[in-house]
Amino acid sequence: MPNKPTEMEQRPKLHTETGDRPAGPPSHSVEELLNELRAHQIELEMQNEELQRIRAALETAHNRYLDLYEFAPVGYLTLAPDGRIVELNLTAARLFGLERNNLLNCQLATLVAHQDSDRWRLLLKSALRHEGELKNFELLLKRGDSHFHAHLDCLPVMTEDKTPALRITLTDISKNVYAEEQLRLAAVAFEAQEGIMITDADKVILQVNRAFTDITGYRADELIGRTPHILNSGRHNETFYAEMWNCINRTGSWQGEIWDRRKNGEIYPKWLTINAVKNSEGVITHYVGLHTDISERKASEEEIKQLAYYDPLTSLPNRRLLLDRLQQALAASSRSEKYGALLFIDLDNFKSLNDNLGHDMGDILLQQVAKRLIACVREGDTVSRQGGDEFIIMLEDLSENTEEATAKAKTIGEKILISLNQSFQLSNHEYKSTPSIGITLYIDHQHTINTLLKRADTAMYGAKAAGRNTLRFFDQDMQETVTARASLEADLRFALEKNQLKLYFQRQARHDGLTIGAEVLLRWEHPERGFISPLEFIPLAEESGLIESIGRWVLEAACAKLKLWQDHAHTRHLQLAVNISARQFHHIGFIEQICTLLDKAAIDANRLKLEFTESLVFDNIYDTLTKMQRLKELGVGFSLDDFGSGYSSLTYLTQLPFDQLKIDQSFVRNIGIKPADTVVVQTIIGMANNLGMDIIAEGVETEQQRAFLKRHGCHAYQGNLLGKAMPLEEFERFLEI
Ligand SMILES: Nc1nc2c(ncn2[C@@H]2O[C@H](COP(=O)(O)O[C@H]3[C@@H](O)[C@H](n4cnc5c(=O)[nH]c(N)nc54)O[C@@H]3COP(=O)(O)O)[C@@H](O)[C@H]2O)c(=O)[nH]1
Repeated sequence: MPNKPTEMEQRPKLHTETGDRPAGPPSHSVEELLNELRAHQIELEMQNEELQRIRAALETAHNRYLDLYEFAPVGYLTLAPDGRIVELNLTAARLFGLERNNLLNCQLATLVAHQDSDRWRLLLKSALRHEGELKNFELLLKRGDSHFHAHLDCLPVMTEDKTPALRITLTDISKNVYAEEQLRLAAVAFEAQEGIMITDADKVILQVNRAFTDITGYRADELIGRTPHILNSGRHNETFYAEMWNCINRTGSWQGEIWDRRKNGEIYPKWLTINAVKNSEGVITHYVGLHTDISERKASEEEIKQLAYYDPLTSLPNRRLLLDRLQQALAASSRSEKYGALLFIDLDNFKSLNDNLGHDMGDILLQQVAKRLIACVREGDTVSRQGGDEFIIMLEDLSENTEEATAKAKTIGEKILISLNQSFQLSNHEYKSTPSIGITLYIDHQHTINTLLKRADTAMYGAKAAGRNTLRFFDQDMQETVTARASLEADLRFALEKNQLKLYFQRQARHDGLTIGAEVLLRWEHPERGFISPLEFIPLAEESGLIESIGRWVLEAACAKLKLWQDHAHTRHLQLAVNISARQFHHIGFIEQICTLLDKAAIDANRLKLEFTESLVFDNIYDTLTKMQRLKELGVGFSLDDFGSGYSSLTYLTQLPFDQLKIDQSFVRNIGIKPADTVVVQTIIGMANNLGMDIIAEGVETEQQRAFLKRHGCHAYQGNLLGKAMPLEEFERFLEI
C-alpha cells in the first residue's frame, strides 16, 4: 500500500534559505521579512514537533521491538563463527538459567550436554558453511544442574561489518520430548505381557493389545465393536457380573479371579482388573481391563498342593493329608458313634529288594502295591503312603459295634494280605512280597492321633514278630513288648558306640584233636541286664539296620586277628568262621567291604570263612550266587550253617560254591536219641561227601556223638565237648600263643 503523505508534505511549501524564495526585486519591508521569518520559525517549530513525534514513534516501535525480541517465546542467539555467543535475548538467557552478562562471549559448546558435545561441533561447522541456508536440529542443553531438550533453527548470516555469524532461534521442546516419551512408554505398556482391553462407557470394545489376542485367541478385529460378553465362560451367573459392574461404577475399579472362554472354547482362569476412566466432569468415558492368564499359576498351585499332600511316587495321600483326614474322621466318628480303623502296612524285606534289584524295582513295587491297596478298600477310605515301604489305610464308618468293626477291619486286612501275596511283575522280574499289617480301631476322640498311629505301628511290629506276612490287632501287651524292644535297640546302638560288644571264639577241631579254627560269636554284656544272647539282639540289629555296622565291626576284628595269627607257625593255618546275616550280605557294598578288609589286613583270604544260613541263601538266590562267586575268586571260604533245619533246595546247593556244610546242632543233639534225626545226620554227611564238600557238626557235647559222627564220615566238630565259646585271651591261652 502506498504511503500516505505526511503532514509536513501536505503543508504549503515555505521558502527555504537556499532559494525556494520567489524571484523578483526585493520589495519586502522589514515587516514582511519579520513575518516571513516568523512564518519560517513556525514552520521549523512544526517540523521540529513532527520530528519529535516521529522520534517518539520510532522509540515506541523500538521498545516494542525490544520487548518482542527480549521476551519472545523462543530464545535468540547470535554466535560468532568460533561458537561464541555475541548476542542473545532474555528468553535465551532464561532458558539457560543464567544472567545474560554471564553468557555473552561464552562458548555455546559449554552449554551443550556432554553427550551432544561432539555432535554440536560438527553441526556448528556445517551450519556456518552454507550462508543463508536454514538448518535445524535438536540438542540437549544445560540448565544449571539439569538439562533441557532444545530445538535449534540456525541461519548463517553476514553481519553489517561483513563478518559471518550464526543466528539461532532456540525453542525448549522438553515438554514435547517428555510427552513423546510418555506416549512411547504407554505404547510399550499397552503391548505388555498382560492382556489389555479398552471399552467405551457402553462396554463396546475399542482396543485390545497383542497379549490380549494371544490369551483369548481372537484377532483384534473380531473383538473390536463387540462387548466382553464374547469371552463369557458360562461359569458365573448374572448376579456375579451385576455385582462386578456395580462395584466398578461405585468404586471405580474391580479385581478378582474369573473364568473366561478362549476362542477355541477352552475355559481358563484369569485375574481381571477393571478400572473406570472418568473425564474432568467425573463421567465414565472408558473402561480399561487388565487380563492376566493364571492358568499356569493355577496349575503350579495345584502341583504344589499335590506335592504337599500327595506322595509323588504313588500319588497316594501322604502323611500330612492322612493326619488331616484322620482329624476329620475322628470328628465324624464322634458324630456317628461308629468305629473306624487304621491299618499300618509294612512290606517285609523291602530293603533287600532295593539292595538287590535296585531302587527302580523298589519304586515299581511300591506303585503296584499302592494300586492293589486302593483296590482292596472302598472309595471313601484313605490309602496313604507314609514313606519307604509303609502305608496306612484309614477305614471309616465301620460299625457302632466293636466286634463287628473288628471283624470288618480284619476282613479288609486279610483281603490285603491275599492281594499283596500275589506275585508282582517288576519289569522282567517276577517278585514275591509279603506285608505285615497292624490294626487299631478308633472311635470318637478317645485317643489322640499320635496314639492311634503308634498303636497301629505297634500292632504291625506284632505282626512282624509273629513271623511276618500276617496281621495283628493292637493290644497292651504288644505295646509293652514294642516299648521294650525300642529301648533295647537304643541300648544296642549305645553298646556298639561304647565297645560293650565282645567277640568270643569257639574252637573247631578235627577228629585227631587238631584245632582247625574257630567260630567268632558275638557277646553283649549289658551294664544292667548282664549277658544278652545274640538270639535276642541279632534279630533286633537286623530289623533296625544296626547289623550292617555290627557285622562290619565283627569282620574287621576277625581279619585283624587272622593277621596276627599269620605270624605264628602254630596258628598260621587257623580259619575263622564269621556269621553273616542276610541284611548284611545283601547290602549293596558287601563285596567291596570284604575286599577292603582283606587288602587292609593283608591276609590269606581262605583263612576267612563266611557262615550263611539257609534263609540268607534262598532269600535271594541270584544275588547270593553272584556275590559268592566274586568272593570265591578272592579265595574266601563258605560254610552253610544250621544245615538240615531249613528248606534248602538241593538243585541250588550244587550251584553255589559252598566249601562246607554245618550239621545243625538240633540233629547232633538227638544222635542216638531220635532215630529220624540220626538218619538225617547220616544223610547230610553222605550228601556232603558226594558233593565233595567238607562237613562239620556243631553242638557236639558228648563223646558218643563225636564217635558216631566220626564213624559216619564227619571229621570236624564244634561244640562244648571241644570247648565253649570263650573270650579271645582264653582261646589264645588254649592255643598256647
Ligand atoms: N550274624 C551274626 N550272628 C551271630 C553272631 N554271633 C552269633 N550269632 C548268631 O547268634 C546265634 C546264637 O549264637 P550263640 O548264642 O553264640 O550260640 C552259638 C554257640 O554258642 C552255640 N553252641 C555251640 N556249641 C554248642 C553246644 O555244644 N551246645 C549248645 N547248647 N550250644 C552250642 O550254638 C551257636 C552257634 O551258632 P551257629 O554256629 O552260628 O549256628 C547263632 O545263630 C549265631 O549264628 C555274629 O557275629 N553275627
